[in-house]
Amino acid sequence: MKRIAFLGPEGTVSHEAARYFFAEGTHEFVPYSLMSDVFAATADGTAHFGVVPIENTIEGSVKHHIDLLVEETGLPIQAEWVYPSVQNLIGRASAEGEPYASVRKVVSKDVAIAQCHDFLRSRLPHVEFEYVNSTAEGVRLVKDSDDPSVAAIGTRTSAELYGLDLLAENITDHDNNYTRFIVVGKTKPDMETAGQDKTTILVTLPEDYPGALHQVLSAFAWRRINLSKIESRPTKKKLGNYYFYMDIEMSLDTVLLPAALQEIEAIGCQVRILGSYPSYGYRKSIQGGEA
Ligand SMILES: O=C(O)C(=O)C[C@]1(C(=O)O)C=C[C@@H](O)C=C1
Repeated sequence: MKRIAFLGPEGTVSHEAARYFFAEGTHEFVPYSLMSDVFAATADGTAHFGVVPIENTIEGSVKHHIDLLVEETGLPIQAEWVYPSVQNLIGRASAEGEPYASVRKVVSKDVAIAQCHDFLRSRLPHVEFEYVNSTAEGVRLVKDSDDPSVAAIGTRTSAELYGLDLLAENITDHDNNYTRFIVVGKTKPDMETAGQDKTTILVTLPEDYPGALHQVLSAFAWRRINLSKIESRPTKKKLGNYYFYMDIEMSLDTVLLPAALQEIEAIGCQVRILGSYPSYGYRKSIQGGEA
């Protein structure tokens, strides 16, 4: 049995996504309360793989998780896939009127609340928010509170697990709300090959080199290497100092990419490779954890 660490408790989007990607029979899914614990457990060998939500259609990059990936453990990215984040309002349905007429407080993860901004503003304009570490933690709190005026935003799985009602279904602002997940670990997961390979790097520019970013981008451009993402994050060492997080649609095994990286290093950039891995996209055929 391979152990898969995910942001718990059971019923989070991460839990659903982990069960979608890794086959149930041969994997044990282990919940952790914090993303930093997911990384730590994978680094110290308690878990074989850690599941990390990294980017969302509505909210963009999960910046805190990028920072953990870069700063905490040095674990490489071993694969990525996409999973739909379907959020629902979960609580205790009131006996009459709208099922969520009595809701005064909504508990959830910041990302999930942001994904449902339009629904909350139009249907529950005066509610108070409480932020917790995951969607399912919010659902569990609602279950424990016995208070019908408190609701959570979370998955259908979590509503079923904690025995609560779906007060409103699929409440995200856009229907195509997907999350890109990566898996970190010391080894590669045992999977079929993917249609696309990716490499993720971190580039720190030299301080005294005007036009360095332009040079970096042109090293990729003239080789016709596609970058699917570029994002700057603060180095946290000095105000105004940033590194660039880049997703490249190419394996490190191809000749072109190492040559581009050498060219970038030659102008004084520091390049760190965060992983070169298969990208599975949205594997519709295995939805429901049949991997
Ligand atoms: O709280 C959860 O359910 C999670 O799995 C975490 C998380 C995230 O932080 O990005 C994952 C995907 C969802 O879009 C919302 C929340």
